[in-house]
Amino acid sequence: MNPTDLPGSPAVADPTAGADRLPTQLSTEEFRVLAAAGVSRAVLPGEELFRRGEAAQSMFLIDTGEIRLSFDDGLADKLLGPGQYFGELAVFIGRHQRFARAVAETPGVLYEITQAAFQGVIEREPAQVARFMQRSFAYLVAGEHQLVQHLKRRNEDLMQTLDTLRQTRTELTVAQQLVRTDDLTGLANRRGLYRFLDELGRQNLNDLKLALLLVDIDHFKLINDRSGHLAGDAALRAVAEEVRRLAGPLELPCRLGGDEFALVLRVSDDGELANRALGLMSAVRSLRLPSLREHRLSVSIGGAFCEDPGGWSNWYSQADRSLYEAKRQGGDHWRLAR
Ligand SMILES: Nc1nc2c(ncn2[C@@H]2O[C@H](COP(=O)(O)OP(=O)(O)OP(=O)(O)O)[C@@H](O)[C@H]2O)c(=O)[nH]1
Repeated sequence: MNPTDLPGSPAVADPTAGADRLPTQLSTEEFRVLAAAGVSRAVLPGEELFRRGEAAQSMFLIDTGEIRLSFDDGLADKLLGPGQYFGELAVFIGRHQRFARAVAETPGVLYEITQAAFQGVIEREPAQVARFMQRSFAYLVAGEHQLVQHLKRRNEDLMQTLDTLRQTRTELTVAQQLVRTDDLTGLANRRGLYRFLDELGRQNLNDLKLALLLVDIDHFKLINDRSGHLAGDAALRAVAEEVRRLAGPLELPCRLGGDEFALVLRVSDDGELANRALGLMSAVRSLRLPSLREHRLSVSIGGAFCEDPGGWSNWYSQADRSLYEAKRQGGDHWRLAR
């Protein structure tokens, strides 16, 4: 059957005018010449004509029915109808791997043309075949261009998605940091401390001992009462800075709340722990904050070694008892739990 005889099929008014044809639509004359070289074959819906990657050996003309070409890489399927052709590279360039999968969408009739048969057509009808090939190549080049554009667009989409992911990850990291950080001083807060303690279990101490210092500002309430809350905040920030300065890279300075700070340290013995506590007390004593007027800042410190298997709450209560004793001495003192 001739494609132009089909009701509703794209009519080919003038076989020589290519402009009003679909790119893969044959003129009546082309269809006649090519079909004459092919073998007619009936197909049923779902019948596969070739698979992607399969060695190509022949091209097909559609006499009746519809064929679906499916590509990978997210390209849209193509539905071809009567008077159209597909798989032509097989006869142009010989054996190659199919780019698409071709499956019958409806019952229909096709003409299958082998490369040898196509060679015969070239010899018999060179002018017809030249026009047909010229159009096919132009269509293939346009298709290639479309594919490149499509891949570029996909690449852009991918880059944008990656960027969004990166941004989300950064925002998450910032959010996690904020959750573990004390707003006023920028030191770790209690949550940050617990997280640090969780991770400590996996670290090697290299013959050092883990120790906890609890640091409390003496008579802090007086600062708030006499100089105001802002002056109190400034004092907290200044002491926090000294606490931070005392901590090494694998140690944690933090503010537990109010005027109470904690330091998790790695020391070799009691002597080193005492030196570091005394160093902090001396640094705080030297602070001069204009907003505090005559008030001299000092801290009391309670220390404990974290050897007890009882864990954090045990270490904390030992250090807290020592802190209480230091406070009882009138402040500006330090005690180590025995
Ligand atoms: N400015 C300021 N004050 C705070 C903040 N958090 C807690 N405070 C105040 O800190 C004060 C702590 O008081 P106390 O626990 O009695 O401590 P203290 O006056 O240092 O007493 P001793 O520890 O016995 O020397 C309270 O008055 C709280 O209101 C804060 O973020 N900023």
